[in-house]
Amino acid sequence: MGRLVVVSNRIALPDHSKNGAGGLAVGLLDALQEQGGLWFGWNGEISKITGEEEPLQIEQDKNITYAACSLTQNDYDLYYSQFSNTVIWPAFHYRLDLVEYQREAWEGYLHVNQLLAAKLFPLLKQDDVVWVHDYHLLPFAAALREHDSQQPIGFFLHIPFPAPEVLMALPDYQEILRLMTAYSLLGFQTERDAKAFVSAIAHETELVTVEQGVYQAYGNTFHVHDYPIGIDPDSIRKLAEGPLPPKMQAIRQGLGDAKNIIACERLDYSKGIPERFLAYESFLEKHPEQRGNVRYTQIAPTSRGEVQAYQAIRHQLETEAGRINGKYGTMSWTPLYYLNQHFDRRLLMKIFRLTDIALITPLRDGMNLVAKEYLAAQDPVNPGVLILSKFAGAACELTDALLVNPYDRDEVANAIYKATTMTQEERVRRHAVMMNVLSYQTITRWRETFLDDLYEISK
Ligand SMILES: O=P(O)(O)OC[C@H]1O[C@H](O[C@H]2O[C@H](CO)[C@@H](O)[C@H](O)[C@H]2O)[C@H](O)[C@@H](O)[C@@H]1O
Ligand SMILES: O=c1ccn([C@@H]2O[C@H](COP(=O)(O)OP(=O)(O)O)[C@@H](O)[C@H]2O)c(=O)[nH]1
Repeated sequence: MGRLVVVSNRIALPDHSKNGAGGLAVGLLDALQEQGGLWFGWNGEISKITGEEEPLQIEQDKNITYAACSLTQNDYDLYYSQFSNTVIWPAFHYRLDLVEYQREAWEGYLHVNQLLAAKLFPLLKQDDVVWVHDYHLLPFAAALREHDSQQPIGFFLHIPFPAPEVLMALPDYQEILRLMTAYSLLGFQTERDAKAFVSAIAHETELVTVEQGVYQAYGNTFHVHDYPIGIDPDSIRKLAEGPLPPKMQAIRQGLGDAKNIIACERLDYSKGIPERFLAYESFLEKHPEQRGNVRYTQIAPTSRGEVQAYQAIRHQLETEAGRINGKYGTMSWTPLYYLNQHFDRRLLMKIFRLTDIALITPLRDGMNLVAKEYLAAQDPVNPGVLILSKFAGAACELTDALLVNPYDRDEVANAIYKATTMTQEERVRRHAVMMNVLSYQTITRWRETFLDDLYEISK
């Protein structure tokens, strides 16, 4: 079996200093730690030297070799902030109202993909298998093939793939689809995403179905399948069970007898945080007897802070949190704790274990690893309740969560009430069913099933 080469925009460098809070880096680190290999991507830094001239930063940590490069300010703006995060991200999360399209950004996006491919190509060995990740790198295989790369190249999309009508709003969608078919295998989080991709191509060009999951279009043959990303439940359980740091002892006392609701995600409009604040308000309105008995903590570290839509949502949350606390708070009770801070993942798992309800209601989400982590962090004898948006990829597997429509304030408020009053027996039953799913569909299984398929195809 050849060496695994993973390519992603965000990589988790060993010193952790530039590592973001996202699930992609968390999931890939877990996957690579087991198998080892080369991880190539952006080091999170902006440099003044143009990409072509800058030497790669090479680091070794146990069985992973890191090859990272920085981006110039201009490349970062066009490729990451603008095209990736102001065109593809909003569109693929069904927020066409937030798309700000500029042709210059599309060209910058293609240019950085070509630049990264040119940097990776000399590092590749003949029997390597290349696995590329996420929406920043949709044209990467096509760019690598221009160097005559013969290695099998797989791709995994961590975010949703939109319905064709939504995709078609992007001026370059036909070219995007064509470039994507240069991959040998395309993996998606859910069957719904995989189907949306295939139907978008069928809508544009002649699509030949060679057999189930194998297609031909634009002169390319490619395989399409869903591979829901998972977690490592055992390692999360160990983190969650571990001793509490002294600071946490105080937090635990501070939690008191109230039912603690937790929500945690990057500060992103796709996560549905303002809608959730309003649903919580609705719950407090409908159930005045619960005031003083619940406490909602929202952890939301800043993400992509240079993008205007992210700045806007940050202001919106500050205003809303202040308004709700001003309206319902008392001298002895604060209904909502809003923490615009990044938490270390090891600490987060302990917090998850101490809380009674996880309120995870994204408007759209590729998967949502926090939902899975929350379950794995629970005490199986006395677990908390997961309230989960039906529009998160995780909802396809976690059908025993309290599934809600995040746009429906009343439904979310009712789910909060149901969660606060759920019997221990029901909590244990739901948790056990979902843990069965998570123990099977682990991060290892995700990696193995994808790579087995890719190796098989390359034969
Ligand atoms: O790299 P950033 O711009 O700081 O953003 C963080 C990551 O966010 C997205 O994560 C997605 O991947 C998760 C794991 O598969 C999935 O659970 C989640 O639903 C997705 O939103 C993004 O896709 C990554 O590329 C970013 O690194
Ligand atoms: O303050 C934070 C917030 C989130 N996370 C981690 O970031 C990941 C978020 O992944 P998810 O799939 O839920 O969403 P994404 O951010 O990738 O869209 C999870 O592993 C979280 O534990 C973290 O370490 N610290």
